[in-house]
Amino acid sequence: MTVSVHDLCVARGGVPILVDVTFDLAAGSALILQGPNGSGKTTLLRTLAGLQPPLAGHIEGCEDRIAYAAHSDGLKSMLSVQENLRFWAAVFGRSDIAPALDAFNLHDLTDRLAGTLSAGQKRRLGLARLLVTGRPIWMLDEPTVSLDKNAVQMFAAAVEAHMASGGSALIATHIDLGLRDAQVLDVGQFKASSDALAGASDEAFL
Ligand SMILES: Nc1ncnc2c1ncn2[C@@H]1O[C@H](COP(=O)(O)OP(=O)(O)OP(=O)(O)O)[C@@H](O)[C@H]1O
Repeated sequence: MTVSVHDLCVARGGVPILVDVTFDLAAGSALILQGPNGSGKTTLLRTLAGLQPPLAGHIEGCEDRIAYAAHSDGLKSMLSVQENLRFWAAVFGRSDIAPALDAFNLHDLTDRLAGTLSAGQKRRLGLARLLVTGRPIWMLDEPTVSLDKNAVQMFAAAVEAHMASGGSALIATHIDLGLRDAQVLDVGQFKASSDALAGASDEAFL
């Protein structure tokens, strides 16, 4: 099923950041979100993932189908690697964590507390959570932060395997992941004309 976004307007603090955002993300495809710092990639992903409402426009094909990975790894530090994955699998009504351990080479770390992992190991575990969700649409915000070259390749292979099985991915990243057949969406083309963000915030706690 294709994700279709039409004339979407996304905002922070009530101020439009991107307007008239329109694109399709077909099953089995990947779209790389590009744009300079502060251009609105995170705001767009948060809106598509349902974490904040759009100001206008239409989003189709996302309901209960998205696995969202933000800047934070979202790990439970006092649970082990395998306990973290089992927890997330259970949240999505699933139990098989072996493919996730395989994809991110986590077998040697299964009994380690997540809080004791290195930054790159935490990121690998955070990304491994995507596989246990069973969700077909991955929305990822700077997924390769802290990853070494080898781990970036692991991640790219996981995305390509996901695409090959009919999944899709929308990825905000500043690096070239080397994904075959990925398209690029430059958010700069949707930049709102207003630049009135100073002081505005929609967060209760920063
Ligand atoms: N909580 C917030 N409240 C108000 N404005 C915010 C908030 N978070 C981000 N912004 C502003 O919204 C705009 C878009 O930010 P966003 O995080 O979406 O950009 P980005 O393209 O993801 O940037 P980066 O590449 O640095 O991660 C920026 O001007 C930013 O300063």
